[in-house]
Amino acid sequence: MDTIFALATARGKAGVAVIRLSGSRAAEAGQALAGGLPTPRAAGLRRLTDPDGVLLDEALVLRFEKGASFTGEEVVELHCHGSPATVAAVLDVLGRMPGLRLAEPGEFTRRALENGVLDLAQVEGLGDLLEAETEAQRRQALRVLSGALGVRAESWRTRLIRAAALLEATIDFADEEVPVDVTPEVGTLLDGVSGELSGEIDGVAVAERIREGFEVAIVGPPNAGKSTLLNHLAGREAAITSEHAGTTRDVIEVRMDLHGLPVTILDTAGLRDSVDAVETIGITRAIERAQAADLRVFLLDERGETQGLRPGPDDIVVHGKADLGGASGLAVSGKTGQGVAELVARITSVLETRAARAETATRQRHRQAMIGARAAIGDAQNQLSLGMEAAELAAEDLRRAIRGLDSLVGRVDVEHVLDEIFASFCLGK
Ligand SMILES: Nc1nc2c(ncn2[C@@H]2O[C@H](COP(=O)(O)OP(=O)(O)OP(=O)(O)O)[C@@H](O)[C@H]2O)c(=O)[nH]1
Ligand SMILES: [K+]
Ligand SMILES: [Mg+2]
Repeated sequence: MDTIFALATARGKAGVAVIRLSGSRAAEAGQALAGGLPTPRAAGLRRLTDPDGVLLDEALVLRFEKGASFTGEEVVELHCHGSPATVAAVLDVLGRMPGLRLAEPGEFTRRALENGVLDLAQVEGLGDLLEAETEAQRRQALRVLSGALGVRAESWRTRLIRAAALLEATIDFADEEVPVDVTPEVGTLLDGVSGELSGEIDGVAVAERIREGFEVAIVGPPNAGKSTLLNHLAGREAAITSEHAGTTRDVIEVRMDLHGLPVTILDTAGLRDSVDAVETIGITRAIERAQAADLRVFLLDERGETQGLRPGPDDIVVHGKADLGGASGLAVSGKTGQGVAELVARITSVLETRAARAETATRQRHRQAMIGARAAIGDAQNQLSLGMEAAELAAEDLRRAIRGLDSLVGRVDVEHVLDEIFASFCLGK
């Protein structure tokens, strides 16, 4: 297998740029560049030179031994000065060394997976961590990267294997008297795993929102001040505002970090019966996007009503133009900022309550695997309800459930999902 190298830090000017090498020739290559390597895991300051002895940079060099590195292979890290020219010069010299080549996107992580340093769910967690922009995303990704899903899957696996073994023991005794009735223990094991799977399955939808962002739509009658409110939240003129009713037509999206939660705020066309064809299209879009959003903020004018949409139980209803006074209940003003902090607190509170429902699984891939496993457990439970004569069939169902769960952590062949997972990784990761 080739020894690979790449810039591990972001491209561009920086204080330090880290170039990483991984593979059986990493130490040899590092030695050629640096003249000698420090002891494993200890940093050493070295002069990096090309084969003609010309100085490339003075760098901090680190070395990790095979079996004790991120990829599981021999790894060398060169912490160079972070200029594009320095990085280019070092990469150029590495590229001329025999047996070395530039890594493909995600290749370091792929090797970590192949060498068993990370399981498949951890690779997904790492991908999410590298993408994390908010605190909730960081925490969720780190939980997956630390192997929490693998730990849960292992617990389910152990209990299902135990249940299958109990059933198989019964089969062996089929012709004789069964020494103990295993039904209660098998029943408890299956109910337990199935219940935990259900919790995880329900949590995926929320975990996905944490990963991709919650959508919060601002809706209400024309001229209520929706776009002015959006601009205040965004801290910039994201949407056009004017005294003309029907100014906003397209849905305008602004991504924000609300107390650590990733949120996309949607500004929408004011809702009313319009004779203007373009405005009507805008209103249709407003209703569709608002219905699909996780939460709606109804911004009302002095008439206090909205056409075409009704608030759901979690939705937030507020009056606009608070600075003009007169409204009862929560009132906000995008113009002066009055009441906006309380509105944000209410939005955050609703979303935090939902976010708390996330468990360990974060993706549709996990959800599908768990739904399949839960269905197989359900089949086994149905077989057993007919009596222990069906123990053999039930045991087979449990083996199917175990195989389904194995795909969570990549214990079984999951080649087809790898390309998709690694597609999100960029060079040097
Ligand atoms: N006094 C006051 N005026 C406001 C406030 N918010 C908006 N306005 C004014 O009300 C008018 C309409 O504001 P917009 O933000 O365009 O209202 P909108 O709800 O987005 O309107 P449409 O996009 O047409 O549905 C503008 O003239 C704003 O300057 C506010 O909080 N207080
Ligand atoms: K307007
Ligand atoms: Mg508007």
